[in-house]
Amino acid sequence: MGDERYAKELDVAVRVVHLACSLCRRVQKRLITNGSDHVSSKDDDSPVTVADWSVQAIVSWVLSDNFRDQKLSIVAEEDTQSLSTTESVGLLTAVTDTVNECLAEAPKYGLQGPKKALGGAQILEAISQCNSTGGPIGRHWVLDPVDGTLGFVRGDQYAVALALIEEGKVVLGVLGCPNYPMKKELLDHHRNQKSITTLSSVSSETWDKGCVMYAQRGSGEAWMQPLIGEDGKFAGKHSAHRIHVSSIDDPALATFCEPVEKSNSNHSFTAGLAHSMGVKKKPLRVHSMVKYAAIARGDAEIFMKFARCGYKEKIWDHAAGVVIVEEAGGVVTDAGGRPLDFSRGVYLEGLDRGIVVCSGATLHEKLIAAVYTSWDCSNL
Ligand SMILES: Nc1ncnc2c1ncn2[C@@H]1O[C@H](COP(=O)(O)OS(=O)(=O)O)[C@@H](OP(=O)(O)O)[C@H]1O
Ligand SMILES: [Mg+2]
Ligand SMILES: [Mg+2]
Ligand SMILES: [Mg+2]
Repeated sequence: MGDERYAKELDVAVRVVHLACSLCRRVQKRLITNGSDHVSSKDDDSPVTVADWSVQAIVSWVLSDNFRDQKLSIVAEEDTQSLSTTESVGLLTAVTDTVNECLAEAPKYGLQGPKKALGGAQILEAISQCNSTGGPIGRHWVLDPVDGTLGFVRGDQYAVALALIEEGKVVLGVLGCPNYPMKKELLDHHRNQKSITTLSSVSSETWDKGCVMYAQRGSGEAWMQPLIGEDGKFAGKHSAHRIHVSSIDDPALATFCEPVEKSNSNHSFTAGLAHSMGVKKKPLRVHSMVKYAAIARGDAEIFMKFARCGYKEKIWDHAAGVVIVEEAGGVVTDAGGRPLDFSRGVYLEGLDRGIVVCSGATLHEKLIAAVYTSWDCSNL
């Protein structure tokens, strides 16, 4: 990748995201087979699972272990409030077991695990260590342990997203997409399945190959590696393929993706935009930052998210995806055409209306023009 400045950071980040993906796959399989135990609701009614806390704990632990000489700042989604009550002992035990089971596999990914299994208090400490609020100065790791938790509990798409911000700019992004197969054709196959319980009919090779994507700012390169299966070997860089955005710039041929839930993005507004710029295909509604992955890899050309007025987008929902799409050749801005600002703390402060992601400048200009002519705040 040329610039070696972040070589160790990128290497550790890619490995820990692979490790996190293996954890998530295991928990998702259990969740789907055993029913929905250990899915909790947060204050905003959004779901949180054993996987969200466990991934946050392992990423925090592995980063601390590998960068012992630094005072780490980690901005991440989850906190320990609902894990620390007396009623949540069972939940904390489930997280502890999941974390230890996963860290025991760390050497397979070229990472060191702890000398002895972590206890509940250490796990709570690892999770709550990720309480930074970011900002314009210095280095901040940014983690969404499970993005698209709703997709995760439904047995559908989700992502593990880790990024590094330095002086307010995203410099590294790693996106693990355990259910997003290496080949586009397999996605349609997966989408036709009701849930992973029905996947026994699919050969394990096709399903097992989820992927991890990554990019370093300024390299002009974005990469994708296959996830390894239960008994596979981690091949790291040797298994990486370059990825590029699509070359389609005719809206009539373009695919646009957006969140599944109407409550997360205004579907009728985006349908109007798509129509006015000449998009003909039906939207591809997918949970999580897999939407960024789809653009970076050339499986779709446009991603739009217009949350309701007053909702503030969080940096962990976008940081990793933005740098990967940009280095793969795409364009990411707010609806006014300005770059997203990762320097102002936990939220994308100053975001103009919504987020638009395109595979190239031609589609982006058309989309921004469509927003300009269609905007009516009462829509949102
Ligand atoms: N009201 C509202 N509006 C907009 N966005 C919201 C809202 N509530 C939550 N979120 C954030 O959306 C993240 C999930 O986005 P998705 O694109 O996966 O949504 S969807 O499930 O496909 O509808 C989700 O990320 P995770 O919590 O990591 O799953 C949230 O950070
Ligand atoms: Mg998220
Ligand atoms: Mg999340
Ligand atoms: Mg969440």
